Amino acid sequence: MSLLIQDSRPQAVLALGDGTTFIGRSIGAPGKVIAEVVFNTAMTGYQEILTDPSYTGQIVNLTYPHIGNVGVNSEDVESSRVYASGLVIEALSPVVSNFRAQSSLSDYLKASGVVGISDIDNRALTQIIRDNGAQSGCILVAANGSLTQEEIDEAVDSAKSYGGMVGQDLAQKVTTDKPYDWTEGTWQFNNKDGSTSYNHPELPLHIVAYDFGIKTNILRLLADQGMKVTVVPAKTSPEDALKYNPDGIFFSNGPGDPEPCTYAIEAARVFLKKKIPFFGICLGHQILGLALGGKTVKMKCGHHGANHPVVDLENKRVYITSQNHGFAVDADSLPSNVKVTHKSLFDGSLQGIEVTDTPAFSFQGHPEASPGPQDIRPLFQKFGQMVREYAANKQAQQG
Ligand SMILES: NC(=O)CC[C@H](N)C(=O)O
Repeated sequence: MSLLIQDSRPQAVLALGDGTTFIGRSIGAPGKVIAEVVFNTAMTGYQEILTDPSYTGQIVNLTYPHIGNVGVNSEDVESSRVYASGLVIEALSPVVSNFRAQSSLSDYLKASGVVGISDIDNRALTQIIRDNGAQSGCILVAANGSLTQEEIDEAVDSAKSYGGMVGQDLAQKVTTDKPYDWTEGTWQFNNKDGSTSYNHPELPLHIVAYDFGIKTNILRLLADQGMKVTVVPAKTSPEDALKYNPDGIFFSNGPGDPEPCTYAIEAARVFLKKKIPFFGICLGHQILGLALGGKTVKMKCGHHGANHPVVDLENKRVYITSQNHGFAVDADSLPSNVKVTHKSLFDGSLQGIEVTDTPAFSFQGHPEASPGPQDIRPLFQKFGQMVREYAANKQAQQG
């Protein structure tokens, strides 16, 4: 598809809690949104970013300066809808030109009811966030095409009224209503005919995945390991989860502060006691840290991007990883049965842990890499191996 976008877009303002305002043009739905403003340094993958449920309650400022050139399609999504509260970019591509494109980014935002702003100095915005930390913000689209002073003042007041991300349990807002099974693996693109083929692997294993805002590519990579995945709501009791007789437990990524998710922290403690294989990603990693007795902290400047170096402390290998988090587990707060396996080479923060007396581990970044480099995908194989061993032992004991 190739189309030229007409530029008759209404004005919009992005206001920050410190009173800074950026005037630009609307690229999405009309209206106004108030949320936390973060920046993401990924060069590609805006559709995966927008549909990542972990961005609930956040306005994403993409630092890559030119966005929208490949449009959007129905396959490059990480969930069923756009979850980011708003989008900030510098330049919207006037052309959508990609053989997979089905629509433009702008139409997609409008259809999703999500506001966005372009034509602002997003480097200046990024520097404010870098120097002062994640900001409270408001995007407001001019009701009649041009902004009035009242509208600009309203945006500033709204940004100032935002209460911050700390203490917000957003996982229970985005989780599934009821359990469902996932069986489909990853997909390949066939260059010859432009079609897509999905893996349908054999699924001899069965795990339960807690959905705190799970990304679809996580489910696909778990299925690739031979696991049927029963996805359950965030507040499922461990007793109910264990009724599925699972060979492993997975705790997903998700939005908000991990600390108020006490139901999940308590559930993780039960699974640790049962010594059932456990893998957590991002929010799931933070919940594991809390369940082990550790503490989580709000980072000044979170990690959001697809180019973050992380070192494996055992073999000293450096992986380029995909990241999306604003909280982190404090390494010093962890007990002696926890081994720190990975650290960020940007700021030294904790990236991975392993429990030494039960088969449990977790990673702060995104090994499912959607978008992002696939360096650290082997963590799924590691979980697959743990689950296979557990299932084999279980069978041997039963047989
Ligand atoms: N991607 C995630 O799971 C994010 C975890 C958590 N909401 C954070 O911001 O740190």
